[in-house]
Amino acid sequence: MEHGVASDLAPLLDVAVELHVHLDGAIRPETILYFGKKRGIPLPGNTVEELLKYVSYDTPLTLPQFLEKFNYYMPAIAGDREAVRRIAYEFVETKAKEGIAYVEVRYSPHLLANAGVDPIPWGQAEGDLTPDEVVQLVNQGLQDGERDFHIKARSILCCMRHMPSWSPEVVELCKKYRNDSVVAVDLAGDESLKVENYSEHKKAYEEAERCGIHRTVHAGEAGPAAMVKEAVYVLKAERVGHGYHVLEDPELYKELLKIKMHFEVCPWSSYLTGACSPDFSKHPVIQFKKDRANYSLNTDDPLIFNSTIDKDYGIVKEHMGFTEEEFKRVNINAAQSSFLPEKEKQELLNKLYKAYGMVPNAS
Ligand SMILES: O=c1[nH]cnc2c1ncn2[C@H]1C[C@H](O)[C@@H](CO)O1
Repeated sequence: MEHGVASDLAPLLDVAVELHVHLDGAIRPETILYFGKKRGIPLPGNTVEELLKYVSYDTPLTLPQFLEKFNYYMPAIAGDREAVRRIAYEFVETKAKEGIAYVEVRYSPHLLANAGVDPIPWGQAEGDLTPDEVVQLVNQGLQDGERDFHIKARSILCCMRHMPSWSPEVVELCKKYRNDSVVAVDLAGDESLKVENYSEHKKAYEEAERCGIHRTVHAGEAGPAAMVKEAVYVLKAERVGHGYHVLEDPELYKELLKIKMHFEVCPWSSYLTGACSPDFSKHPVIQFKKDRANYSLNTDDPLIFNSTIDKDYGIVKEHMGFTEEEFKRVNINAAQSSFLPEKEKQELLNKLYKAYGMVPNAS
């Protein structure tokens, strides 16, 4: 199937909101090559083209196969202070160029550290960069980016499905840095994994709720509707990452429509991770649109999917009949479901209403 990008989306994307994108899935290939060379860390290629041959792809894999891609390049970035700060800074620049006015970017502090983390990820030797300092460096990079590129960027800290022992610290970091760029906790990774100590994720999410830390959870991406149910009713997620398979449980879907649960939809990602049928005419977001559900459109891992936000907008426009009116509604819903404090959320909404030529509350 042809998956082209519409070329006439630029004005629509002048002021957009993105809520689901992984920092470690959005690194510039040039930056990976720079730090690989500087640190003497072997990579599968010496040029952008060579590296991307391994790291990015354009025909569907499974979710676990897709997650393997991080192994190729994370050793070049993890454990290096300059690299961690720079990827956050460059991320903001990239999003500003794409016309994003507000972005929530997520990552696992543990997967960028090389100290105070067990096991030390990516086969790194032990160093002295802890998850706590990773968060400080990302915050600094994001804030420098906000200042230089004039958009707003906040972060979400990820717990990882296969590492329940990291989750309590992730929530502690959310608490510590809640007034300093961090707005929420997430649970990412392979949903199909049976985690032995799932109760640690649950306890961590209970603590997040108790402390008023916002919560999103990857669920119903590759996994079944039951994962979405668990995310919402056990982990008390306020948004669902992906959530496509919720449609397999019509009762649950109806309930979630009623409470206006937000789904962070990533169209091109859903094709490449095998989360949804490769036939775009059967994509769950078509149903979401029909039902005027609360959802956003996002890139997820643009390095690996070799994409920008207009790839995702282009797909839904060309293959799913999205109109300008729906794009506006989607972005207003995204702003409304963002994890910004109320006053800043209103400011963002006003910016969108103005850019879209709309009267407030007319969505
Ligand atoms: O689409 C995804 N589903 C589940 N986990 C994901 C996805 N994209 C990235 N991740 C994982 C791999 C990253 O290292 C981690 C934190 O960003 O989150």
